[in-house]
Order: sequence, then structure tokens, then C-alpha cells
Amino acid sequence: MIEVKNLTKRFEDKTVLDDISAVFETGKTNLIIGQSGSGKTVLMKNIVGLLEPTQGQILYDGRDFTAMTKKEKVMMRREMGMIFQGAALFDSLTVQENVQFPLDMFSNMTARERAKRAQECLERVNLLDARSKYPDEISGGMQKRVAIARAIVLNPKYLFCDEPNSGLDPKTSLVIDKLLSEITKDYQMTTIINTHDMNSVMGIGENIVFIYKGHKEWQGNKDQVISSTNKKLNDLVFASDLFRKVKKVEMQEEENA
Ligand SMILES: Nc1ncnc2c1ncn2[C@@H]1O[C@H](COP(=O)(O)OP(=O)(O)OP(=O)(O)O)[C@@H](O)[C@H]1O
Repeated sequence: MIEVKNLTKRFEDKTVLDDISAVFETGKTNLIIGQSGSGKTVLMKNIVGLLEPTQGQILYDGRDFTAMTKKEKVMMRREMGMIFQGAALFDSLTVQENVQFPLDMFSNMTARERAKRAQECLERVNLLDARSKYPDEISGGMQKRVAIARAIVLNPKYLFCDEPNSGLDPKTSLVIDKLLSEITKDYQMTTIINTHDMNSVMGIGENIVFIYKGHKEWQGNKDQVISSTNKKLNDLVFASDLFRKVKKVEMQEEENA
């Protein structure tokens, strides 16, 4: 579980995050949603330690990350897997070498053990057959799956994904969402996903934190999204492609009736 307590982030005199408190639960896909510029990325960067909070605390299973020394934070990062926008793979390394890279850097395993572990993770994302290919020889969706395999290779307790579906078609996005949801359950990770994708909200939104202009406007699950009377949340969700499509189908059905 990751707990954010009264988090405020200012850049000079600009307050980007204002007194945010939220709990992100273990074994669940926790989503951060909000309009462009609302502060989602800044929130995630504070949580993983890429930015320093101006005020507030971040607790990893009760451990106060904000109070840790630099060395302790580096140790904590080994418990975190990260998937950034785009897949951010090394073009000159094969799929397997990409997945194995964190092991080569941070583990004391033998070469044989590292290769075995990388292959286990590739198998988990159903890409073992592509292990000798280079990133430019595989599709965008496959590249994302390689990034997921790489993010879990060190067995993280916490998984962070920034817009995992950006640049992917809806069908491939569903595959990625399903995979993220499954590995979250399998490995009992605390997974936090920044997303614009309302299909993801409705598919894997077990715990959704809605950020509006830097403050927490709403928190709930996907079923509560549907029944919520929060106008700002409804504006965000019902302005999405998914709901426009649902509405269009309903209108067509009415016309045909
Ligand atoms: N280093 C910085 N210095 C000053 N302002 C910043 C800095 N980083 C982000 N901001 C501002 O913080 C606000 C929130 O940005 P953020 O990137 O978190 O939004 P977001 O919700 O992730 O948007 P998007 O969905 O478009 O990625 C924006 O107004 C942005 O300009």
C-alpha cells in the first residue's frame, strides 16, 4: 500500500499539487485520472522520488519515503518497477537483453540465472518467441509488453505506469490493461497507472483517484464512476470517446426502432 498524505508541490509560486491525500492499495490497479495539465505526472514523479514534495508525506507500506536518506531512497527504488510513456527500450539490444538489463545492473545472479529470469518474464508477457528480435522489428504493443517484462524482472512490490496505452490502438490497449491487471494480482503489487484512457477506467479501475487542477476531486472504483453525481468527473468521463461511441450507438438504436 502506498499512502500519500497532504502532498503539496509548488514550482516557485505556482501550486501544482494542493494538499493531496490518497491511498493506493496492494494487489489492485490504482488509476490516476484527470485532464491534461491537472498534475497527474507531477503526482507520480513525487511518489517515485523524481520530484521532492514541497510538503507532505509518502509512505510505502508504512515506510516514510520522504524522510529517507538518498541511499535509502536508492534502495527503495529497487522495489519499484516503472514503465514510462513510449516503451523506452534500448534499440541496440535484443528483446531479451532489454529485459535482462536491470538484472545485469543490479543483481548478483550468474549469467545463466539472469537469462532464465528474463525468459520467465518474457514468457509471462507471452513474448518468449520474440526474444532474439530487436525493438524496431516488433509492434508497438509488443514493445509495451517488453517494457512490462523489464519492469517486473526485479520482482518489484510497486509498479508505476505513465500512460501505458499512449500510441496503441484500442484492442492492443485492452491486452496491455489485462496484462497489467493480471500481473498486479499474481505478484500482489501496488500498481499505479496514470491514464487518459476511459476504456482503462471502466476495465481495470479498481481504485481511481481523480485529480482536478491540482487537488483530489474524487476517489472511487469503476462502478462508482457510473453512479457518481460529481459534475467534474462526469464531464471528464462523458467527454471521452468511449462514451461518445456508447451514446452514438444508443441514438442509432433509437432511430432504428
Ligand atoms: N518542472 C516544472 N516546473 C514548473 N511547472 C511544472 C513543472 N512540471 C510540471 N509543471 C506544471 O504542472 C502542471 C501539471 O503538469 P502534469 O505534467 O503533472 O500534468 P498531467 O496531468 O500529467 O498532464 P498530461 O495528461 O498532459 O500529461 C502543468 O501546468 C505543468 O506546466
